[in-house]
Amino acid sequence: MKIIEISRPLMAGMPTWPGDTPFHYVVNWPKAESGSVNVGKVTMSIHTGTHVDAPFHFDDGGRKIAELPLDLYIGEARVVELTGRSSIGPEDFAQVDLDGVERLLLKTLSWSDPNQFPSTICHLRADLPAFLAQKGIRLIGVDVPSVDPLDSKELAAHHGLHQHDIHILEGLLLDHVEPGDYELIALPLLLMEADGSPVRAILRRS
Ligand SMILES: Nc1ccccc1C(=O)C[C@H](N)C(=O)O
Ligand SMILES: [Zn+2]
Ligand SMILES: [Zn+2]
Repeated sequence: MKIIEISRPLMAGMPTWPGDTPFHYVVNWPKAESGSVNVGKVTMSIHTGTHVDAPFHFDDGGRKIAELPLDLYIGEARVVELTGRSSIGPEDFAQVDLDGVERLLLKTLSWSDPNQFPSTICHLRADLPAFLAQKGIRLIGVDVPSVDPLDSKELAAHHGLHQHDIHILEGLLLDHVEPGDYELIALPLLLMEADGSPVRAILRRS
């Protein structure tokens, strides 16, 4: 079975949300000092690279990452390519078959330089969540750092998706992925208090 990597590499200098904690890894307790092992330490914002949002990220009363069902993040997923747009709404799915799809991954290609935080991205319009929910979708994945415009404070897409019980996976790397059906594995860490989690996201095709 072929494994396709769709995670962004976590490394020094990688783009992070403006003003947020940069990614940092250090061998904090080197073998020469500990006597037996190199021991690393990571500092990062949870919303770095490929990650899932918990509702608590944008809703003080929302569920935290450890409270979300894991089956969201493992199972059949459809990759749909919708490029050349500044936003995506129900109309954009006129030619797209979403029958039986629970996990939808959108390849927008709107984050062109992976080494820099984008200045604009393709976002989801406010009427999309109801449409996706009616199709039976429970997880939406995007290849950009947010489902909303980068300067949005209302976060209409985040809230709308949440109201319709659709969970959010952000920062995928889908440039090299052909549209179609795959098995997705993108498990969050069991971070008991957290507003989200980095994930190792892969696709498998049998
Ligand atoms: N880290 C931030 C700092 C300030 C303002 C927003 C963010 C975000 O992370 C929002 C984005 N939609 C996200 O969930 O990753
Ligand atoms: Zn996030
Ligand atoms: Zn988000």
